[in-house]
Amino acid sequence: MGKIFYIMGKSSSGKDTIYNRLRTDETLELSKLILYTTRPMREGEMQGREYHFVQEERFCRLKEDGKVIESRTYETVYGPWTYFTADDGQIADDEKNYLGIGTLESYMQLKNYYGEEKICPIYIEVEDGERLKRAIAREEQQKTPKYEEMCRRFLTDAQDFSEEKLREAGITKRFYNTELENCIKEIKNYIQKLQ
Ligand SMILES: Nc1ncnc2c1ncn2[C@@H]1O[C@H](COP(=O)(O)OP(=O)(O)OP(=O)(O)O)[C@@H](O)[C@H]1O
Repeated sequence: MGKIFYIMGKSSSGKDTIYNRLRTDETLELSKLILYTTRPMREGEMQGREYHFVQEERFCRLKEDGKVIESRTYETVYGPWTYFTADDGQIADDEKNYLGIGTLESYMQLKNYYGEEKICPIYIEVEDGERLKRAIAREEQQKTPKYEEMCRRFLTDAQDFSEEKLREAGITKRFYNTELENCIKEIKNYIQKLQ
């Protein structure tokens, strides 16, 4: 049976960086599990690569059709942003291995939907001070840095990824993204063992 390898971690822990490296690693042969979001595209992002960027109306229609596996809405300083996973036939090929990225909550919903044997968590961790420095550095690169939103996420993450919630979700293994190449190597070993 194919697996879904699901990357999680707080903001600026390096999820996107690691995801993109694993996704383009041909030795792993991982198909993309793309989530949906109603948030606007960030600079450097591409439609259908990081997310399917959709309007609110599309989310409502998929929900009405019973195709939304999980969803969460954040009240941001720019209005509500919804992130969701839709059963749009992506996982139809049961033998393939998939790579996904999301939150702890979406991981739990997917685990309920597809079963525990199907979904393997990859939890990325970075020491808070270092993570905040990386978040600021990343924001500085943007044309219009959104420091307020960055701070909001930093605080929300502390709750969303609390030790209690990690325990409840059954996350026992952590991949420390202190040095990127080492972290990627460890994750690759883990994936290859489970494939
Ligand atoms: N090991 C590392 N050492 C130094 N910088 C890193 C490392 N890993 C990632 N970064 C940098 O940290 C920043 C945050 O990484 P990234 O955008 O991948 O995080 P993320 O977890 O996807 O964040 P978000 O959830 O907010 O989108 C980026 O600028 C990235 O280049």
